[in-house]
Amino acid sequence: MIHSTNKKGGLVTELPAWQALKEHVNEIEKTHLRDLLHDEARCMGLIKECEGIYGDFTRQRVTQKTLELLFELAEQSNLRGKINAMFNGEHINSTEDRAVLHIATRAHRNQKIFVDGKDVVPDVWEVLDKIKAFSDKVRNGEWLGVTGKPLKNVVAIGIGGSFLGPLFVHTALRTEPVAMRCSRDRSLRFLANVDPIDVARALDGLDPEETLVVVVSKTFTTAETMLNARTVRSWLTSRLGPESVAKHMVAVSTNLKLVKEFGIDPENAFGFWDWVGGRYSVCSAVGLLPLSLQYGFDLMQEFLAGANNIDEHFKNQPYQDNLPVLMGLTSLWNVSFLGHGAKAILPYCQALSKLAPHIQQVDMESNGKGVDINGVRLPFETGEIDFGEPGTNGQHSFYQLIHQGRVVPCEFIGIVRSQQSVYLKGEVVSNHDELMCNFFAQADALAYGKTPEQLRSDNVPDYLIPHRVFTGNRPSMSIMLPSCTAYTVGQLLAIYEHRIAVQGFIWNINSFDQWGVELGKVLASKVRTVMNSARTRDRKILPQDGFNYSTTRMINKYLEGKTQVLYPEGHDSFPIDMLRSGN
Ligand SMILES: O=P(O)(O)OC[C@H]1O[C@H](O)[C@H](O)[C@@H](O)[C@@H]1O
Repeated sequence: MIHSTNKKGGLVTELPAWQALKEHVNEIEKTHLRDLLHDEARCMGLIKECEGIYGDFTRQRVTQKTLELLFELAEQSNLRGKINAMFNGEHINSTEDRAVLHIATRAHRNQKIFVDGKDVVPDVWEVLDKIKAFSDKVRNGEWLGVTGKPLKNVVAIGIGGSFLGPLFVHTALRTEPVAMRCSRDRSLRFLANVDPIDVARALDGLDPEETLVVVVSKTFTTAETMLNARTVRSWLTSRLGPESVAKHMVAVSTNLKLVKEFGIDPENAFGFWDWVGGRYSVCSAVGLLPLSLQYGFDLMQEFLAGANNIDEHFKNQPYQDNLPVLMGLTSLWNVSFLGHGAKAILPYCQALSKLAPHIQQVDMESNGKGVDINGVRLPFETGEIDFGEPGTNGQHSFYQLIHQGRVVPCEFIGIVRSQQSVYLKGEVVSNHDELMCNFFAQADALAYGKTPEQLRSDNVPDYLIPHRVFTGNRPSMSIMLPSCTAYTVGQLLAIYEHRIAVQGFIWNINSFDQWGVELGKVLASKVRTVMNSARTRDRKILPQDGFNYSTTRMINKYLEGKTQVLYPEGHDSFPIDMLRSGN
């Protein structure tokens, strides 16, 4: 057995199982999902019920043989060894020389997880205990604002991994009955974009006297977050005085030195560690602090427990009963063998409307790489283009393309018991049943399609038949969760995190670095310098400023369009909406 494509230095494409899967494509090309779905024995083997979750892979273009070949590929790529290396705290993020241990952020208090010989679980729980104590104090009014008012609004400032995960979970819980009770009279808002419009929207209508600001940044250097933090600090201090920062601003970061320099008391800072990647950080203080302020720590512990449940499942279950492994392998099959580079994430649950944006970052930042872990340029494309909207909204938008245009493997996520129940007298089904009818129908519509013969027997006129044919045979998978609660949201999160790791492990890439985001940042910084000099000296950008003709001309067009008001006398300049808010 080949232990590691990494150790051997070879590419995954050179493995015998990869070659076998390539050949197997010809066999699969001869099948149609319409027929595969009639094979009940096959279907039984492709439905997995584990950890309370129903996972249906019957509409993937796979047979038992495909799965066996994929498991063989997993073996030959040393998938198990790589999973273990992650759980054992090895520095698998080699380009940053870091362990990858988001699983430790949701460990039970009595678990032991080691990084460089040190059990990190006590550190994790020290922060969690601090979050509990602080969020309890804010929620029960023991911690008050500088003018003595309770802090019932929270604005979480952060971007990327310091935003999308917490937003996903907050959106998922907003309408969940227990969470609603726990968050009565409280609000949680997010400020991510450096666009001043986002500032205005985040602060609109808020009373600074009742507002707590959480600055969330792993590095505490991210340009957007730091400018937003300075902007909101100025909003607070211009109304409540400089001493308000101590009561109204707290931070989540790995860089406690910079937190202090910013003016936030390190006592009010909640740490995490370099072995938690930004996009994998929602279970650390990044998500737990704002979410505990909104919903209470006890409920958020259930979220952690859900994620932990899937961590154990992922670590311990054999491949054939392992949801993240099966999802990762079938996705890899779709991308690398059937040639489908995109994936649609389609929750039939409005509460999960921010799942796709979150997974976009987790997946595309993790697996959108050009070289393998040894730096060898890959002869194939990794990663997937993720997009999605809740059903049924997506059906009235982009489903046309996925039914008759490009083949886009779909992931349908349904919920058995809705967070909200409505059943109108006289209606055929309840509102949630109506939603779920679409969930069941769409997967079969994609799989079966509609043939010219069927259309003819429906008396469709000849000239319309080509337009109304659905080729079908379009792969999808379906997940059903019993409900959408803090616990199951934690499970769902961990399933997606781990399936992404599975794909990266097999492609033999580093799914835990993100060098591709750097270049744009460097260039923006160069533009910033020139922009400042142009604005302060009231001049155009010149060719010697180092930009090409096209960029120089575009920047000058922009500069001409608006005279900048620089530092008005005595105070900062805020949009009208922000001046209106609060006072
Ligand atoms: O948490 P921060 O250090 O502010 O980083 C915020 C984000 O910055 C960059 O865009 C990274 O690519 C993301 O992975 C990260 O989540």
